[in-house]
Amino acid sequence: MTETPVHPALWPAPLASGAVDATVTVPGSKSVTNRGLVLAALAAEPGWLRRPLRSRDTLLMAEALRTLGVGIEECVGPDGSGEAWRVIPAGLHGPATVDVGNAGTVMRFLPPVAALADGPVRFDGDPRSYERPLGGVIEGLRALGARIDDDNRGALPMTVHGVGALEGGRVEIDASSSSQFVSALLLSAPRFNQGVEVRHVGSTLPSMPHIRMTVDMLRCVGAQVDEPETGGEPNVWRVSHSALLGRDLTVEPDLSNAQPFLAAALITGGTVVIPDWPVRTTQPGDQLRQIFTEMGGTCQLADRGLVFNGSGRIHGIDVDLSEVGELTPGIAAVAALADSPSTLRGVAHLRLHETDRLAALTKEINELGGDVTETEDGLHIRPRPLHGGVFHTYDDHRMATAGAIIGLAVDGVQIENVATTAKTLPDFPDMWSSMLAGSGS
Ligand SMILES: O=C(O)C1=C[C@@H](OP(=O)(O)O)[C@@H](O)[C@H](O)C1
Ligand SMILES: C=C(OP(=O)(O)O)C(=O)O
Repeated sequence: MTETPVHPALWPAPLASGAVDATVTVPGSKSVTNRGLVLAALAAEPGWLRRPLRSRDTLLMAEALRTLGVGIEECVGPDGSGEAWRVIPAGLHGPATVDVGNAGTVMRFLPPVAALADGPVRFDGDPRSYERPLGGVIEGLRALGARIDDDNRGALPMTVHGVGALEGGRVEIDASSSSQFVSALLLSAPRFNQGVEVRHVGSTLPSMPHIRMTVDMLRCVGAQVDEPETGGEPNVWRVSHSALLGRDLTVEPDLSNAQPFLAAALITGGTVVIPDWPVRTTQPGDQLRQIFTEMGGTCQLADRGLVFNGSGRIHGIDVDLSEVGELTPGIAAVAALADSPSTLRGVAHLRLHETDRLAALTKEINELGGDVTETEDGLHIRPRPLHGGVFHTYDDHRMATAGAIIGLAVDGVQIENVATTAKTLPDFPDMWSSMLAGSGS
């Protein structure tokens, strides 16, 4: 397997010299791109994915699907504009080896696809991928008829022994450690002989907007889905067996990756415009409009995009982030600079994200002079004057952007391995500099 890229260099996080005033064009959503790729690969006809995110997580997904036999061509759309991927479905073949890196979407969404391949598919990835939960996918697939060798018992590395088809049917899983277990089983379900009925039996279920995104995107390609929010049974999703359409999908900007730029407006009392902010979306990042307003900003959706203004004041917040866990590092960074304490709740599962995000945020903010304590399911943050120092990132893109947010207001913050932002936002350092120069990107 490929080694995790090592970039030991320290990146001096730029200090803001005044209020930012920039327009920042944010690349496509990781979650939409990787769902779009899987659904297009499973369709009965070719499709287009326009403005896909090109980052480590999405390139790993594209490469894995190519390895299984799917055609993914780089091209310009029929209207002559914009980069796109043309996805040409084909028979799924093993033997194959999939490198998941540390991408939750790849390690969870692809094993069900591999169960449809006609040979063994080996899954491996970064060391951290061995520690991230996968049991719900493995046990779920076994119950639906798949044979899986998981040497590491419920985690990577593992081999899915595809036989060209999967029976499907009813399955109970505990998805309290990751919503991606549910999304994974639903995304491939139209291709299971009996479709699927997934019943979540755990105590909590994080990241509901991401499950809504899965349901929405399935319906967009013609799948029939019954789900709790449109009158179905609580915690039960059903997807019927059916052929999927090849669609022409334009990927929305990644609203979670818009977070550091919105935070910059909030912290500096400036203005940041994010073009193409969708009016209607299932992305959890849309909740930033409300969260960052509560923390002191104002925003409006205009023709030129989301216009977000800081007021010069940053307020603490008491908030349940269980639906939007991936926003936690950025919110914690802003909260560390606020005028009152914050309590971030509902995110115990972040201990099993790219790194243990609750421990990492606590340690790194406290090493800059902060006062953060971990709670059972989140963080308590009491703002204190911070000082410069090295902000370690633990191969976590959102730790790097969280450090950059703090660095706007605190002189001398140095981000270790800022290149880890390549997981979802490879151009982050340049975009950050352009924003601060006022030109945007
Ligand atoms: O399905 C998705 O695209 C995602 C679901 C969430 O995962 P968890 O439910 O594991 O938090 C989220 O944190 C991750 O960044 C992307
Ligand atoms: C949790 C995240 O990613 P993954 O898809 O690897 O779970 C994230 O991007 O914040």
